[in-house]
Amino acid sequence: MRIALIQLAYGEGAEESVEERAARAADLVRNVGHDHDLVVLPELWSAGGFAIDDWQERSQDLEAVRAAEVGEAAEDGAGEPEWPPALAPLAAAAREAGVVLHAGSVVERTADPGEEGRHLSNTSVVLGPDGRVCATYRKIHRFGFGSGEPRLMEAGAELVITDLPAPADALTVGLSTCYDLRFPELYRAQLDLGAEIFVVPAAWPAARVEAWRLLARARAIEDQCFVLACNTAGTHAGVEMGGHSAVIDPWGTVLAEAGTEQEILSVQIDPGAVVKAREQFPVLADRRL
Ligand SMILES: O=C(O)CCC(=O)C(=O)O
Repeated sequence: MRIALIQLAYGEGAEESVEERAARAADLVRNVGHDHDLVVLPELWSAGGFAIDDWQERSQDLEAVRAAEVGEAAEDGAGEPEWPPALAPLAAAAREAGVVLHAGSVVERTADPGEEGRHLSNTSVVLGPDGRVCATYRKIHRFGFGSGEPRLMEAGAELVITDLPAPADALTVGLSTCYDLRFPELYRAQLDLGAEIFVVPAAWPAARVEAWRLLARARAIEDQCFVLACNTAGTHAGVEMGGHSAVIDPWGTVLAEAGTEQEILSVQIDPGAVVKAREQFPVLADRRL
């Protein structure tokens, strides 16, 4: 299974509209997609991970594409859903390249408020090679200690473990986002539901990049899963991003790691490595619950 992580760099919102940035990301997906099975983008690349003041304006309405995900649009005979601007070029690029695309996360805007009265969420979106949404995940652990995400966004409430479509169907995927990485119980819960590979888009700052690198390896080792950790590059809203995206195998071996600038990692992984690692070193069988 061949995987590409796109460690996208960006600056301030005013420098690049959502449409311009989405077109730039889609070009990268198109360039690498044709000879990969799964391509991954980082967290909140269209809105800016720390650009809190831009979130509302750069938020995306996913209602139509979510309806298509569960087949309602097809049943209605409505045809192609109306894509939000951050995702429209990416859906086209996934389709052209015939690749499964984890499109990172967007600031999702909902018409109805959630339980805490907010209309925004940090939502990851996965697109199939037909360009349709095949999975979504709302970030469960919000980062900001009372400001930022906890102030403006609803917390996700659902674990998402999913079998992606071909050509990325070799491993069961667990979805999570950035700050989630600090909460090992989330990954244990995903493991217990069958996860074999964790995909973690992020906008993790340079100031704590060693924690990012260490925790990504820790999650791989303790759950004997692959980890695809796709961070952001650049400086936005005054916060320098840490880069160091990585592909890590179930032994904790780093198969590839990016530097701090925009970069694309391209890695061939052996899906059989998960079962082999769990058989050769059956540590999970020794858990005491
Ligand atoms: O946990 C951290 O240090 C960074 C988390 C973060 O930036 C995020 O979740 O957006």
